[in-house]
Amino acid sequence: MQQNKPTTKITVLGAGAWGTAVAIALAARHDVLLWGRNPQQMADTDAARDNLAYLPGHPLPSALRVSADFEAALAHVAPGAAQDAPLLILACPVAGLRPLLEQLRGRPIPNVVWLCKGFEAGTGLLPHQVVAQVLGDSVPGAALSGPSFAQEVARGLPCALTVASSSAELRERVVAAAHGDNLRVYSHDDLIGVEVGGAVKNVMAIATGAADGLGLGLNARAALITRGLAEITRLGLALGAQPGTFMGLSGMGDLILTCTGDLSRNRRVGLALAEGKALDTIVAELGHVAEGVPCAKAVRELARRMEVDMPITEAVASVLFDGVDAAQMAAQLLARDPRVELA
Ligand SMILES: NC(=O)c1ccc[n+]([C@@H]2O[C@H](COP(=O)([O-])OP(=O)(O)OC[C@H]3O[C@@H](n4cnc5c(N)ncnc54)[C@H](O)[C@@H]3O)[C@@H](O)[C@H]2O)c1
Ligand SMILES: O=P(O)(O)OC[C@H](O)CO
Repeated sequence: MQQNKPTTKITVLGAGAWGTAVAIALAARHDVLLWGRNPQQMADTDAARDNLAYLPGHPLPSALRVSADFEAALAHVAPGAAQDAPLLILACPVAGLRPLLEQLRGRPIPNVVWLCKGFEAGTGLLPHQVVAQVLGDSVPGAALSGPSFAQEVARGLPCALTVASSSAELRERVVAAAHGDNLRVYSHDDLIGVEVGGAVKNVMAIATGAADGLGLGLNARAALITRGLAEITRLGLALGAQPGTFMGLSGMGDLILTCTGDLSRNRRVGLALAEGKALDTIVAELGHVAEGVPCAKAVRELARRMEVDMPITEAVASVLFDGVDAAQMAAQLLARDPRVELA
């Protein structure tokens, strides 16, 4: 039986599918405010008590406050006494992280927890490195990641996540606040590994979606997932991650979910590429971010720079950006020389 836990003040910045789902889940136990940057969309969301633009069909609990007022959103989590320290959750895509952090720079803010999965385009930085660049190292932060489709979390279905931070105190705080009901939150000190797993699985989901769309079969799917995990691990180790992290929720767990679950936007990008659709059309039709698209480019650049062998990422990026078609991509991967499996 779960014990009554103290209520935490939480602001979620970013009212897309995932920010909305997390706000819905946490509002059952905490005092939560969901902020979105589009005033009309937030007014519509509040009026309907449903985020019709990003997560339709998932009613907002009556206690969940909805706002487009940035000052009110920050005032809700003004740093307070240590025992009831509030939390600021950043729920935008990786591309929006730096601009959002710039709005927070120099302001009194509580601990930040980010949900985005990817490498920043242009810089090749992981989210925690972007946070440190903009806010400095003095603000402890955490990444919350793991296999989690927004629609299922909003429905209250069971889900297990990992919170990663270099601060043990913050990890405990996030677990204390978020773990409960059907949400299980595990903690980890390997911020790099957790973020690399969450980022690169999106690229692998595009590859798997394309293979499935081409009708290459379940054997091919299993091969891509497994070799994808090898590739993710190679990059992670080169960046300083712990190897065991990739066997966990934010590694293998999220990779399996995203490569096989049709709710995945990244998998759907792959399926659409196999139909021969143009990337611009696919992205426009999706109406949501597919982080694997910018991430494929950022990871390709990073892997080349670091001399890490990432053939699946190379193949996905060549389809997305170099005009290679999906069937050619599969042929290229199959034509590679044999190698030792665990090298
Ligand atoms: N949807 C999921 O199931 C899910 C689950 C886990 C993690 N994630 C990750 O969470 C992140 C957000 O995904 P999502 O599903 O909410 O995307 P989404 O496309 O549904 O919504 C993105 C939201 O971010 C907002 N946004 C973009 N730039 C912003 C900025 N600079 N400032 C404020 N808001 C900004 C948009 O207005 C929109 O409301 C992604 O990195 C994604 O990989 C998503
Ligand atoms: O819909 P996707 O592909 O962005 O994946 C969502 C989550 O990252 C799954 O854990």
